[in-house]
Amino acid sequence: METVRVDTKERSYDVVVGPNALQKLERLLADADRVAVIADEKVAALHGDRLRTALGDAGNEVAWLNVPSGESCKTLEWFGNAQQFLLEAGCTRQSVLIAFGGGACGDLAGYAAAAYMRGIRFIQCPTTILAHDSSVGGKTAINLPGGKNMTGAFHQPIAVLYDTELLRTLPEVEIRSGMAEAVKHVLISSKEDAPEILRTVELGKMSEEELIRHIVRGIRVKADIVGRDEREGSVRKYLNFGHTYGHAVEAAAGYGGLTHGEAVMIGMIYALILSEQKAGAGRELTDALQEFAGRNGYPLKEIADHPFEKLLGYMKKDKKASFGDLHFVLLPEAGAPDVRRVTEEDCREADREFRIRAGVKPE
Ligand SMILES: NC(=O)c1ccc[n+]([C@@H]2O[C@H](COP(=O)([O-])OP(=O)(O)OC[C@H]3O[C@@H](n4cnc5c(N)ncnc54)[C@H](O)[C@@H]3O)[C@@H](O)[C@H]2O)c1
Ligand SMILES: O=C(O)C(=O)C[C@@H](O)[C@H](O)[C@H](O)COP(=O)(O)O
Ligand SMILES: [Zn+2]
Repeated sequence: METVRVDTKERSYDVVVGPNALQKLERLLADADRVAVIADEKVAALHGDRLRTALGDAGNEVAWLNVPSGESCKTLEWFGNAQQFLLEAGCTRQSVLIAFGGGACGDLAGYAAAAYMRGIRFIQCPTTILAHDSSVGGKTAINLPGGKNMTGAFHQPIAVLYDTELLRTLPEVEIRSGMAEAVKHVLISSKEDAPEILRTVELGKMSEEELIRHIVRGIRVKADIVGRDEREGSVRKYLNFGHTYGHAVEAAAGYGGLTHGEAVMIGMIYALILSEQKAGAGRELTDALQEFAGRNGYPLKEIADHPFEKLLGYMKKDKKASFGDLHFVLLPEAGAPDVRRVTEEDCREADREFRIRAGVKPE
């Protein structure tokens, strides 16, 4: 079992990673007057019994809400349902809410906890690889039709219990999705390791130990950055590498049409092309990432379905934009991210080049 400490102004907490991490749950609930669970319905069907066992005494009286699987729960409607659920369950400020699922369920439940009675405690029990990113750091949100994560709050969990045995039921597409964020954590933090991971990782052949190493490493990178900048005033923006174009593609594909990680992979390659054009980056890293993506089945050609003007509309709503200007996290070199202002023309040029390199007819 590995434990990573996250220290923020709002609170400090442990991220416990390993088989049976859920065993730590019961002790954390000792002073809760009510325990509520918001679970992804698919995860509840697969692993609900395991969570109920881990709840121990609290399990007898727990209030439980299943929400639609994946991205379709990150809506105003389900946010409203979650608030109503907490109220009807009799939750108070002494209660604890447990999020049980991937990043979508965790984002919804976290936001529900942030808003209910202006903030109650919550515990993240992530069940996907990608959630090594989403469960740590306190960003919570739902989507609006016009943009990803447009309504939300910073609200830190009191603990993250990452039971790695639950990952065994993940389908291949979710392994691919989650590993995109793990690759992001390496690209933004290490010049030495970036080429190595891109050259060697074969998603279909990863052992459980290797997977857990990537997860823990990503959590350490994230915990360090969030500890220095909880509210994204400075270095936390680096965690958004690949997300300006990535979120635009994700929204354009209809939430859930592409996984978050697939969209982020597209966004990272795009951001590297922009880094070549605007920040003096060499082409080697872009080529290595594109080769990694191709070898591991990331759907880069998906871009053909989404015209640049539509993507630009979404990108203008990116949370890093200010005074009408777009800001991108660029990588002049691996391990050295930098936030730069870019023009629409820069974005158009990079989009054109991305389509050419992805083997799609440029617009
Ligand atoms: N808050 C943050 O800092 C942050 C960071 C990264 C991503 N996110 C958000 O996270 C979301 C993506 O999260 P995700 O990739 O975990 O996807 P997800 O929560 O949508 O889950 C993906 C699919 O996997 C299924 N699933 C979950 N756990 C499973 C398991 N153990 N076995 C089998 N199936 C399982 C779900 O039912 C769903 O169908 C996006 O909404 C993204 O915006 C948030
Ligand atoms: O933790 C962060 O900060 C991130 O940006 C992590 C991202 O991987 C994540 O997708 C996040 O939800 C994006 O946030 P947003 O502010 O761009 O909506
Ligand atoms: Zn992300």
